Amino acid sequence: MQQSLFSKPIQNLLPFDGEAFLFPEFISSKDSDLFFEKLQNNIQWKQEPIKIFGKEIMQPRLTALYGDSSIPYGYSGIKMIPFPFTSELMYIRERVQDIAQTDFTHVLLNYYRDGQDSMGWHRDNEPELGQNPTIASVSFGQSREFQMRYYSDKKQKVSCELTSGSLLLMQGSTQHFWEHQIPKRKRIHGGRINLTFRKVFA
Ligand SMILES: O=C(O)CCC(=O)C(=O)O
Ligand SMILES: [Fe+2]
Repeated sequence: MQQSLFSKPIQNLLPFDGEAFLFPEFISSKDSDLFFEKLQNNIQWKQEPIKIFGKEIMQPRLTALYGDSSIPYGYSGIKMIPFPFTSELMYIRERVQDIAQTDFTHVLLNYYRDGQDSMGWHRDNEPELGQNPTIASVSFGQSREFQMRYYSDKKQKVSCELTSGSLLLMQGSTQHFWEHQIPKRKRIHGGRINLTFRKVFA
């Protein structure tokens, strides 16, 4: 990670067994509003089914996958074929790569239409992400709470607010030991778009 770009030292949100760094003002609020609009209109959003315990259910949010190559990527029993990177996604990727000091091949996008949309507990630990993946997560629009909990002692919890324009970097052994989720929130009506940049090994 590129510490010198930031004046304040960056604190690890996790107490042990992983690293999660939050950059709340990664993208200015003016640019974040523009990105939200563009992504809302120009991304090929779809509601896709996933398999949970052998049963097919629709995901409670819209998703899309973009990538450099046609290497497919998927989770929970679905394989997605990426669309080629758009100019907005390339711009954001460049900025993220500067801080993360890694290259990303794919970006998985999630559109939470309101507080009823969510993502359940999981780890980003698909084998094609490698041993200790760096995941760079950029958020636009409505803030949502991002919760993490220790996989083998689920009482150990950490959470933070992912505000518009923020970047969350998860790296090191995080995906082995910590799960994460975006819980439903009844009283939230605004939409949120999240981008998670990943390096997918063929
Ligand atoms: O929406 C978020 O902040 C989390 C997204 C996420 O965990 C994922 O795409 O794997
Ligand atoms: Fe995730």
